[in-house]
Amino acid sequence: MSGADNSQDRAHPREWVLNAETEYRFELDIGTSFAIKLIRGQAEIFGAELVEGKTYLFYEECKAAVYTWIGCTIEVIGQPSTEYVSEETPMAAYANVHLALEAMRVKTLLHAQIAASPDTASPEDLQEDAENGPSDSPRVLILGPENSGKTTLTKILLNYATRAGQDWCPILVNVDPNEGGPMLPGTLSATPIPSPIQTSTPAHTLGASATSAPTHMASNALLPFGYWYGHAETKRNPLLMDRLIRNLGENVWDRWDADIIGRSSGLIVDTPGSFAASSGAHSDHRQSLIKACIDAFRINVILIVGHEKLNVEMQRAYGNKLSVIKIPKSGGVVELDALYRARVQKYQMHSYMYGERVTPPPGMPPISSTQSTIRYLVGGEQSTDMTLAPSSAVVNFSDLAIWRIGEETMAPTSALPIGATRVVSEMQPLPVDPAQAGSGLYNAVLALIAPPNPDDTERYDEEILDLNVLGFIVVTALDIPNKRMTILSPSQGSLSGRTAIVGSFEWQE
Ligand SMILES: Nc1ncnc2c1ncn2[C@@H]1O[C@H](COP(=O)(O)OP(=O)(O)OP(=O)(O)O)[C@@H](O)[C@H]1O
Repeated sequence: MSGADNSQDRAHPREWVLNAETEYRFELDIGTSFAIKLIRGQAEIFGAELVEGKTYLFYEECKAAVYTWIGCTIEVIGQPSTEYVSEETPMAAYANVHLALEAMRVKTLLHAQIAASPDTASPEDLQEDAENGPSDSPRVLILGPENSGKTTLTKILLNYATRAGQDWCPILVNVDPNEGGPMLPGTLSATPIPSPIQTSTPAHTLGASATSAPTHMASNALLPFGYWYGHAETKRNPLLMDRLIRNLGENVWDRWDADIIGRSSGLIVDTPGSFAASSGAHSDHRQSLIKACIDAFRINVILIVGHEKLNVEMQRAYGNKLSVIKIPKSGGVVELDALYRARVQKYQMHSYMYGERVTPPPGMPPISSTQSTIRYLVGGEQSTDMTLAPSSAVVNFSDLAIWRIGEETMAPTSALPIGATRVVSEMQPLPVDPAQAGSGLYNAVLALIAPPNPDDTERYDEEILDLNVLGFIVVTALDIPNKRMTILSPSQGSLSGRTAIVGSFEWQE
């Protein structure tokens, strides 16, 4: 391994030579970007392989690592705030986990194929299937404290599965509302992953959804299915979390009904650090939320990232029913503080509405340029235009039906019946009246959800909780005298007759 000369002009490309099984780690400052090109050898970023000769851009305070199994030379342009090479990584342990999951997939697929058409199976397949014993696809729950590298491990395992050459399409389940997976924070989602998730910005750590991705990224845009929880913290409404997790599980199993490859590919659930926090006022909720995940997704493998106590706890609770495996935390994981997380949420929302405008690092030559466009690679995709033109439209209050889950509306106490108390269940959908002062809608992020059942006889009290997210909007202005509001939306579609839920996320310019 050889490092770069610090005194060198940072606008010029620098080379790093990495030995086998080492990684080059970097962290970017606010407002900077960085470029990496694989010159020779093999290299990957969180399990997604770099293509030799292509330039990859990183921005928005991205923190990542280029790992190589066999050694490589990379060229970098730009100045990260931190950069170093580490020879100690947990990648061998992660690869072993991948191999075990892969064996489960292969076995499950073989078994499902034979069950679907026993007459056409070869004698070898029948024998192998008989020797294999019971088969089950990998359904993995990843647990660990904050900043233990859970999301990164999720990504590495998903990426390795998609690279296995079997057309696997594992499902990424995100139940960390602080991150939101490929959707916006506040969402719990399930997303089939057909190809490796690239790393370029923390705004899309787990890939970008088709609803938010600029058109140039359409080839690697994902199609998540999600429910709006609406808050960053699980303790805010654990009952709602529980219900949405179970809804997601049902959706995944329905989807797999007629999809042998999908079912064999399995799923990986990324969880929030709060699931591992054994102290604090609300720690009892985490047990029930872990249980909700295990039930909903029929988890058969729990991976505990670097946390001895949690490992013992999970071994005791579930060790006789499923595999509980402790795996090491990477020394490269960066401690992310609350301010950083708030900035990342802002990047996510802005990227959803406006797309992305990346200023390449000084000294970076364009791949090609015409009068109006400069082309670079972001996440391995060539781009011509990375910006979106959101629509800002004025709509009548009556156009949108807005709901809030489990919180009181701001109705004055005098409006309540005599003797009534203000008891609102955590799961009760309440209509929000934008005309009421203190409605909490100004600058709020709202999830547009699927339409409620048009047949009144089919409707039920909590139906709103079970409707999936179609997109997101922001209320940027309220004109109470004229009963109108201004809505920022990534698309031009009419909002008339639509249903939306407000949570506690605020839009920041
Ligand atoms: N080997 C590595 N080298 C450099 N950066 C890394 C490495 N592994 C992880 N990171 C970075 O560390 C940060 C935290 O990692 P990650 O998000 O995976 O942790 P987490 O446990 O999921 O966090 P959370 O507390 O949000 O649940 C991320 O910015 C990630 O990109």
